[in-house]
Amino acid sequence: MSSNGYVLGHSQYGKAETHVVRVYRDDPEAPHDIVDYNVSVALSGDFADTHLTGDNAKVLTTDATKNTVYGFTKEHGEEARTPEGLALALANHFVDTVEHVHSARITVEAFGWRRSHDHPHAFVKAGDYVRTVSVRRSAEGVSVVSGVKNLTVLKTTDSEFHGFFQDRFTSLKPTDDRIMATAVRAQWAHEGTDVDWDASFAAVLDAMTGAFASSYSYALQQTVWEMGQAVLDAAPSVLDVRFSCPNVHHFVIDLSPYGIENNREVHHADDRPYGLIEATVKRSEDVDTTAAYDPGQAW
Ligand SMILES: O=c1[nH]c(=O)c2[nH]c(=O)[nH]c2[nH]1
Repeated sequence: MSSNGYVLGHSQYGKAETHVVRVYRDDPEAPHDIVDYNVSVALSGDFADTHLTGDNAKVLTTDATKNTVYGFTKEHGEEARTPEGLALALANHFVDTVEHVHSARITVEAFGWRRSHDHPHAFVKAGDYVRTVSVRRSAEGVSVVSGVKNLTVLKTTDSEFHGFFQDRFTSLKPTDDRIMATAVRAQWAHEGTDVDWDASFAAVLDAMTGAFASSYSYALQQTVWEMGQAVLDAAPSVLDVRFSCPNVHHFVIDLSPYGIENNREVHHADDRPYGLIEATVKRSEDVDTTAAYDPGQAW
């Protein structure tokens, strides 16, 4: 495994971002359904040879992993109605049927489509968030992490920010009334797989957005904590929830040079830089879901 004393560390490979759309049209009388997934496969295992010598004898091609995604989306149609179901089927397949694969990570972005005008086969893309899933299967078992990204929420009041630490670079003015907005990226790890994935996702989303709306905020950090607690209250299978929330700053524009009063009505929505508030809320101190979350290769 080593040459010149160098050592091959963790490696993984597979086809990233296979974009698959499945139509459910089995019953000619019934309205069609669709799912729309961007599926990434990452396999780890006995693959040192291909890195060290170029011997590909054990390499299941990334092309085959892509074809498996398409094939499974058809053959495992009922499981594929949820992104968790498809990801579990794929992860189990790669580990159970390819002996060189010791662990598989399947990540899915699920794009929503809403039925258009109650039409049986016309849809409008739902752009308000992307649902995400990361499933890891290894010899130790299987873990499922559900998530959401780009869930953009905003409230026009009930948000203050003051009393913060001062140093010589602190120039921010305290405020007792501001817009608070964020594009929530959250991931939550489940205990087990006996979960109604759609119902659980809906409960988590409702809890998060409800807590954002109803909690009075003295910092986005506090609101994240409120949202996390609401998620754990609403979804019994969730062990912990990890947030990464950009603080989308809204600055009140000074209109006085034009002789116009601005009573915190007109703002500049700044896209960058942004504060980034990240926190994990755990069901208890001894919850450790480290292996469930995708560390990626870039960290
Ligand atoms: O909710 C906030 N938290 C901060 O840590 C922070 N820092 C900042 O400049 N504005 C804000 N707002």
